[in-house]
Amino acid sequence: MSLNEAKRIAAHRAVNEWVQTDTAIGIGSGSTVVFAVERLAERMKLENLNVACVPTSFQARQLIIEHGLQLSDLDRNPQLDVAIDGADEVDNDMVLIKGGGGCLLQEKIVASCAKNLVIIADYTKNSKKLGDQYKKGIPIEVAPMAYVPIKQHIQKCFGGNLKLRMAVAKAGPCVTDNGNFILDWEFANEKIYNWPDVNRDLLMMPGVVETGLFVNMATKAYFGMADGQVRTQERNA
Ligand SMILES: O=C[C@H](O)[C@H](O)[C@H](O)COP(=O)(O)O
Repeated sequence: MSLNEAKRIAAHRAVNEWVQTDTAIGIGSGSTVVFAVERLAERMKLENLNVACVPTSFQARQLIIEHGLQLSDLDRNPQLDVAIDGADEVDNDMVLIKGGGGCLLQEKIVASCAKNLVIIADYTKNSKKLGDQYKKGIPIEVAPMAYVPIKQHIQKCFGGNLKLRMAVAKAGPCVTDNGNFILDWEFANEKIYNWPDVNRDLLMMPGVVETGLFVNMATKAYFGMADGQVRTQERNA
């Protein structure tokens, strides 16, 4: 089964199980979420669902509009029933790396407003421990003026290597939907990190806006597997 097909079956299953009428939901970002929005649009037509959709990025907003879904925001819907989103890696404790597409800040805000964060992904995102599968590191969104001191500070405190993420179709750095830069922290894979502590310490650094570490946030993950099955994993409360 192709990776896209694996993403699709995970996304469809999650939308089927978690979306009900008269609810407000968060719409994540990335390539897997596209399949979730497609399924949602399909269900809207078939079942005439009333669902307010809060986007986590410019991409998510466009997807909602293009599929004729009801666009909302956190002003109108500060409490969400569920947020459905992708991930770059999910470990055994349901700690996530997110932000491969640079949307971590709004994703974390929207997820924090949702009763449940449901992750949809293909089988390559399922890891025993962070770093087993995803080699690009942990994205850290930072205020542009502070990227060099933050980079040096993180290297000194936690080791590894940090790279300023560069834009693809323009010369210069990648600028997030919020006007910030992203440092991709390739942490030292041989070290054992306590991710809740690391996340807290990173967030204490002036200029760090948000991290792509999602700790104690995800309720359930759906992985589309190579054999066409969907494997689920839940966080212990
Ligand atoms: O910033 C992007 C998001 O965190 C995505 O949800 C994450 O990178 C996973 O994306 P994809 O579904 O394309 O693997």
